[in-house]
Amino acid sequence: MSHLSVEAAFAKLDEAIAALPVMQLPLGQALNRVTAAPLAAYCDLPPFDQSAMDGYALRVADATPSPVSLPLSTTVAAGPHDTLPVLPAGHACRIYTGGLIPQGADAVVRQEWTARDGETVIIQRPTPLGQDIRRQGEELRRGTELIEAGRRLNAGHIAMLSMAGVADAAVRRAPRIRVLVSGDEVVDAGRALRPGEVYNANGPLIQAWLAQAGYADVSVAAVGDTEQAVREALQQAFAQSDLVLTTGGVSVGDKDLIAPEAEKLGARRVLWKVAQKPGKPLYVARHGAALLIGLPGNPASVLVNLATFVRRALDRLEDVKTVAPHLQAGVLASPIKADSERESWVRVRIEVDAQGLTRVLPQTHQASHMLSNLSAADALAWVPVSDAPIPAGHTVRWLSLGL
Ligand SMILES: Nc1nc2c(c(=O)[nH]1)N[C@H]1C(S)=C(S)[C@@H](COP(=O)(O)OP(=O)(O)OC[C@H]3O[C@@H](n4cnc5c(N)ncnc54)[C@H](O)[C@@H]3O)O[C@H]1N2
Ligand code: MOO
Repeated sequence: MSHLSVEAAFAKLDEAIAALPVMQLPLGQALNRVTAAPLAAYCDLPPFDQSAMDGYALRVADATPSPVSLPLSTTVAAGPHDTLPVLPAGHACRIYTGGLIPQGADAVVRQEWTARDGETVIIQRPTPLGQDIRRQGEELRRGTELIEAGRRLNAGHIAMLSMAGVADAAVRRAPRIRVLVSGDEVVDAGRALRPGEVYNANGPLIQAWLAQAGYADVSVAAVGDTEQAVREALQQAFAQSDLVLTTGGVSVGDKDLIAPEAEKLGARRVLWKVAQKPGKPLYVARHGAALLIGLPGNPASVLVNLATFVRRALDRLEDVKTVAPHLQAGVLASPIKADSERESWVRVRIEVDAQGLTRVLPQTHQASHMLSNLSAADALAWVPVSDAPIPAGHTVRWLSLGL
């Protein structure tokens, strides 16, 4: 069998991809982008000694032994100070959560452990040194690395970096993506089908999948099954984008025009045909700086190749440190039919049972022209080539569909 194994095809894909240029972005625009350099804290965290409670700042020596009454001096609310507050000896100072600890204070007593008598406060319990003070730099120091290069920024990262005063980040430029949906039989939902037509699944699938994955510079167009239409659409896409995704037209029929037209335009083939099911006639080529991934037209083939090859290509373009696919392990809840020549991607649902065991539940309707099991499936089991089915109870590897 001459088709590439999935691993061998990943390796060829990797070799063909150069990382995109680096740019500086305000952190607020960097969600889902990939860091191109480590990012370090701009300030200590906490940035100053601060109160962890609403209560009273005092000197422990003044509050020992307890109970003791202390006269109140100024109030310290959370907020900026032009001059640093000072706690006079023998006094307590009203303070709120996040308030700057006044000079001289070495503990905070929470309100619940005190009583008020006009302008004095009664401290009812013994106060340990440093109680309820969040110390400057106790979490981390200015200059501490918060995140390495090659990480895709999520909401948590954005929060963590913002808190440490990081205003912008060096990231890989987001890829510009053009999607060409080929096939004269494909029409958009919204009108009745004529004999021989099917509704467009691949265009909406790719568009929604890319949006969900955080790619905004995406355009989707239909292209007819003529040499000229395919060539013109490819030529324009190569000139305008970093990644061109096509669907359909990569098999062996006379109307399968993607590879021949791309190569007439000077594209250099990276790979064609992977021993996987579905998604076998996957075609990858390079044209100048643009990468073309020709996805086989069957909708399940598009789905699988998005979660595997496209996901990995995007990670490589953006120089992600740990590239997809991210495989996990789980126990098969029912047998899976393997293929004797191709590795299979089987749509499954992942459940964690009461004992904490990850169970992998294969779904029905697995053929490559079917998608209706996506109401239940959320992952793909990666099934090795085998003449025999994989029995229930076996551990299999799976990856999230990213939906
Ligand atoms: N003689 C052979 N025929 C086929 C082979 C083969 O090895 N030898 N491989 C089969 C496999 S596997 C696949 S996958 C398909 C892939 O073919 P293409 O990439 O050329 O895709 P098309 O023929 O254009 O379409 C396949 C199928 O998918 C439907 N389709 C296409 N686009 C859409 C869309 N946007 N939305 C919904 N459905 C779509 C199309 O109508 C076809 O039914 O080739 C096999 N044939
Ligand atoms: O590769 Mo095809 O997607 O098996 O139907």
